[in-house]
Amino acid sequence: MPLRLEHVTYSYSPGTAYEIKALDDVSLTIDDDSFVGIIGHTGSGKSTLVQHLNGLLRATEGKIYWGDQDIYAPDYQLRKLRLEIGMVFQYPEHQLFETTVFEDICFGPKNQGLSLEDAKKAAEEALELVHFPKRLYENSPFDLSGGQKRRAAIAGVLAMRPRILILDEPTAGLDPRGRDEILDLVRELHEQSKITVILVSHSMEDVANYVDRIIVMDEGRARFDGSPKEVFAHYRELEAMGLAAPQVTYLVHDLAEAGFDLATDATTVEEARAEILKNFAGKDQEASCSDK
Ligand SMILES: Nc1ncnc2c1ncn2[C@@H]1O[C@H](COP(=O)(O)OP(=O)(O)OP(=O)(O)O)[C@@H](O)[C@H]1O
Repeated sequence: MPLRLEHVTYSYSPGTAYEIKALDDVSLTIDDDSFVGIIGHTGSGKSTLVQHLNGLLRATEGKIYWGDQDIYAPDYQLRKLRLEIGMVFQYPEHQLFETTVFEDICFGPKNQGLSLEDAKKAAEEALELVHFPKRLYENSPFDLSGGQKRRAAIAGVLAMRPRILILDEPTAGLDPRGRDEILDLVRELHEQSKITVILVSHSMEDVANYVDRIIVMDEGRARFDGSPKEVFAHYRELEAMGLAAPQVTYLVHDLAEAGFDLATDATTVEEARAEILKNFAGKDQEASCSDK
């Protein structure tokens, strides 16, 4: 079911000299089975926005609907919403605290009221989903690599079987390989478990190749909202906001200026390169045909 924000505004310390308007009239809908990237530079309102999506923060103004239910209605159970919309916070490994990984993953489902047996089953399923090595189940969460900790933390949220998975900067602090592994895992979770994913990042390059839709936050506003291609068409405005579009956008633009119009959906330089090569190979053949 869709999650809908209508004219959501949020201020920290409202009515004081320290008031900061972190969200300014944001309206958007997250549809079932979507894979959305929320991008913006530091302080643009990304974390504040996602904390509204599962009711952790309450809008100063505006409404949020989960399906047809107003989450701010007096009889609405926010606890239920928080279980259905799971959040993996920035540096989630800081929240691993039990003595073993397995105990840690069981914590959420037990807290949901599941029996010990069902909680263990949910934990096992979640750890399998994130391909967490079985031999490490009884390890202390503190004795894991950065990437393993991140997987364990994602499993901890998946064990509660959310309908939407929100990941706030899931690749922060990981090396390029660790980053790719986590993003590949998130894509696999989305494709195989049909779970809606909302990925928060400050890097266009990181998410361009993964998501179906990008929402660009700037000064608390949703400035652009569309497919990666639609959003990158605004690359000059993105630059003005301090956000670089993926390298491929510049490459395609430079080629167009040089007279090679490459109609492409490529989101990586490698994909564009393959299309360029294909294009040129085709041109060679045309040339050699007309020579004859
Ligand atoms: N707890 C808080 N108290 C007061 N102001 C806050 C608080 N958290 C965030 N802000 C302010 O709200 C604005 C939006 O911050 P937010 O953390 O949502 O941005 P962000 O895009 O997630 O940034 P980052 O990428 O650095 O995490 C910023 O001006 C920030 O300083």
